[in-house]
Amino acid sequence: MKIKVCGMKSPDNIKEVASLTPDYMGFICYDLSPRFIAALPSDVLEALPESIYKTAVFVNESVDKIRLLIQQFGFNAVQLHGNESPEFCNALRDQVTVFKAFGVDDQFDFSQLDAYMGYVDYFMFDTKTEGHGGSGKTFNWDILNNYHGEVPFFICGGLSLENIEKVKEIKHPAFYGVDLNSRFETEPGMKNTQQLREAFTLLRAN
Ligand SMILES: O=C(O)c1ccccc1N[C@@H]1O[C@H](COP(=O)(O)O)[C@@H](O)[C@H]1O
Repeated sequence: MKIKVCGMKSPDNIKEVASLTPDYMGFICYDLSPRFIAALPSDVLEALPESIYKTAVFVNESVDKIRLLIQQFGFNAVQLHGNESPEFCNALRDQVTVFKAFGVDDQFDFSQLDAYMGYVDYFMFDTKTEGHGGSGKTFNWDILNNYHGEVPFFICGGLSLENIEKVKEIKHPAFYGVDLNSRFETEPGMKNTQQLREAFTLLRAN
């Protein structure tokens, strides 16, 4: 199972978390988030091992700004948490891996994903809230049984040490990874490395 750690902010914390070898590391480029990273530390990002995919998270950002940041900071992936269209997502795939996030609740209609098939690399199923992400809340994972598409997905939203074992029980054929964020923090943007280490051990155990 792939592991993404999101919402990194401080250079030292980035290095500590990198030592756990996540598959993806996320940086929030959305200025209304408490995890917004105003000044991306280019030297720290450059020094990250190539095996860690640097992922920039956006909410309804312009394609020009996204392309600029990809170029400036060498992002390998983008995670889109707004109302980005399939065409918008597809336009970025010449440069990076594209994750498209959707807020999921009990009424979520998976047929809306059909239009994105072939236009994104991964879906991210997050908890539907008033905001765009980082809520720390889980959704009812049983609803994932209604997803019959082939695009692999990550589960996000409120993952924590309390529910990580349960997430591992999900046997959906397209379930590809998890995204760990606010429930592994000492403050917004500052990850608890010890808690993450425990989670990595649980997730990587057979
Ligand atoms: O973390 C944020 O502040 C954030 C803001 C705007 C868009 C996405 C954001 N984070 C993403 O939200 C999900 C769920 O996070 P949590 O585990 O519930 O805290 C995750 O994919 C983050 O990458």
